[in-house]
Amino acid sequence: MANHASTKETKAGFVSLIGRPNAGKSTLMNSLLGENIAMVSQKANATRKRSNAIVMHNDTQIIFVDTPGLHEREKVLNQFMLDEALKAMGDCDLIVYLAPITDSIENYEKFLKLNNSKVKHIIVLSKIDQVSQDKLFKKILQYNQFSDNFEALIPMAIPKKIGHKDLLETISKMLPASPFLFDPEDLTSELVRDIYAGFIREGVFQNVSDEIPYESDVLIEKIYEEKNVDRIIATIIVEKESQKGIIIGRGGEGIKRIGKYSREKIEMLSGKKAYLDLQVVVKKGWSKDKSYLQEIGYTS
Ligand SMILES: Nc1nc2c(ncn2[C@@H]2O[C@H](COP(=O)(O)OP(=O)(O)OP(=O)(O)O)[C@@H](O)[C@H]2O)c(=O)[nH]1
Repeated sequence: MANHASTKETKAGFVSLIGRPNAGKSTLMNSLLGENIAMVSQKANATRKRSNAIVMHNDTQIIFVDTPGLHEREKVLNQFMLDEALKAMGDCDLIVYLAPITDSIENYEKFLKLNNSKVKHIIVLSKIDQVSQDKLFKKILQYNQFSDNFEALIPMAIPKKIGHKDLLETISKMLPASPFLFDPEDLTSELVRDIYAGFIREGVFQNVSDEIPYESDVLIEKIYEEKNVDRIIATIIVEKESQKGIIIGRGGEGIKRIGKYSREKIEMLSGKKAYLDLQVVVKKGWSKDKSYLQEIGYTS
């Protein structure tokens, strides 16, 4: 009397990616997101407001929580990232500890001390393409002294795609049997928002002077989908009134160019016509403003 809907064995779980600056976390995430059916969701976990990057590997839904590199901003956000990363360590099914091959083993020992959660971890040694095989073996031997602590050690050369399959297979093995935790359809709409915001951000980068884009961000307020046309309402947030002026440009020329650039990209992706309603809003100190960050979903 098998219920056919539940016979397919799926797995799902939360994985946090921990590593010192420059370890290769963003590179790894981008590369995993690039080649798998992957989705990024800002609001998927409404109570924690963490970013989730979801990577599907066969019948496993791997949810990377709090993924660095998804937020590229500095200032206050960095502190949040750190706090959240520490929280994430105790609050997931698996930890991936990422260290460049040249990193001292002492950093791993520090991580072991810091990680007093009972969550299991695997080690990824990145940048193995930068050392000789001899050095790689020596380093693996050093880590092996701690083999009681970790579940697996995976050497990777991330840009060369060495080790990716091994990593995904290992993570899949370690996650619990579970139905998918995020509905792929919801995620797709989140992904679409992220991609559209990315196009508009690109439009800003392409069309205005260098210093503005770093102090601006784009928020997709609403997407009204109709059969042949999408209506998208979006806001470009800047720090200063003068930047707003530059973005809008003389007689609205700037904002028109940004709009045209991003609309064409959106239309290419959606295969439909797009109407883009772009506002520019000044929020002084937005990148340092905790309550504003909260409003747009960056903090818990
Ligand atoms: N050769 C080589 N370079 C790598 C590898 N992984 C990452 N890199 C490079 O290392 C640098 C740092 O990588 P990131 O992904 O920015 O590191 P991160 O851990 O996200 O750093 P933070 O954002 O500072 O926390 C980049 O220049 C990457 O291209 C690797 O396996 N091999």
